[in-house]
Amino acid sequence: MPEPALSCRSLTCRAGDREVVRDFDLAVAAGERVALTGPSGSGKTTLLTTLAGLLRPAAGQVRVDGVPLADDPSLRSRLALVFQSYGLLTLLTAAENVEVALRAAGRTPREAMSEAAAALERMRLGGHADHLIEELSGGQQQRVAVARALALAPRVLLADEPTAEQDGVHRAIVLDELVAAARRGAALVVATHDPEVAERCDRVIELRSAASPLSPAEVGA
Ligand SMILES: Nc1ncnc2c1ncn2[C@@H]1O[C@H](COP(=O)(O)OP(=O)(O)OP(=O)(O)O)[C@@H](O)[C@H]1O
Repeated sequence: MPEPALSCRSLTCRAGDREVVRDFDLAVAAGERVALTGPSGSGKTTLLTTLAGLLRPAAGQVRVDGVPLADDPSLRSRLALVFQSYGLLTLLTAAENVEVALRAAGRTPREAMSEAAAALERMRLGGHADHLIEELSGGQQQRVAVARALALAPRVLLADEPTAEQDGVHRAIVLDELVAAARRGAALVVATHDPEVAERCDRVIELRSAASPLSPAEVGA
């Protein structure tokens, strides 16, 4: 059996001084799609940020292809996260935001330019590639964030409410592209309040409110 692309065992996550996720176990195979649901404040963002290696777990560990992330920080290059608040460089253009990520991942300037253009085109942002982020709508900015993550062709794709700002047409485009990334072999974990997103996943894991017991429930899809 191959190691799961992403896994964690007995993961406990703290936000500030509060424990918001406790003893969380997860194994996501390459190509698998997992939705994280649960009420606002139940810890989805905290969990995704921890799985991405950007927040240190209070206990337990995250593994990528079976290797603890804490033992080998270079494994982070196999992960990409679509941040809930996008995390874009607002004084750069849409294209430059994607190119910066691709250059950091080792692409040549020419590769970065062409891959960024293709990723933005897939997000229907071809006509906005040269616009500054601050000139784009919230929904367009969110699609730049999705394009940036997809352009990296990560082994593990984490997305935090990636359709929250999208209208019907663009929600379908974002969702289709996330599913396509999983078909190409990415392990996908997507936090969402959108039932349509959850329906397109293989499994749904519901986080409980932090006010009630903290362990997750698997509800199937
Ligand atoms: N930096 C922080 N310091 C203190 N508490 C925090 C911090 N970040 C988040 N929290 C708290 O941790 C809990 C979980 O927040 P989190 O953003 O992970 O939830 P969520 O499920 O993603 O919510 P939403 O669906 O609204 O995005 C909330 O009660 C929140 O107020």
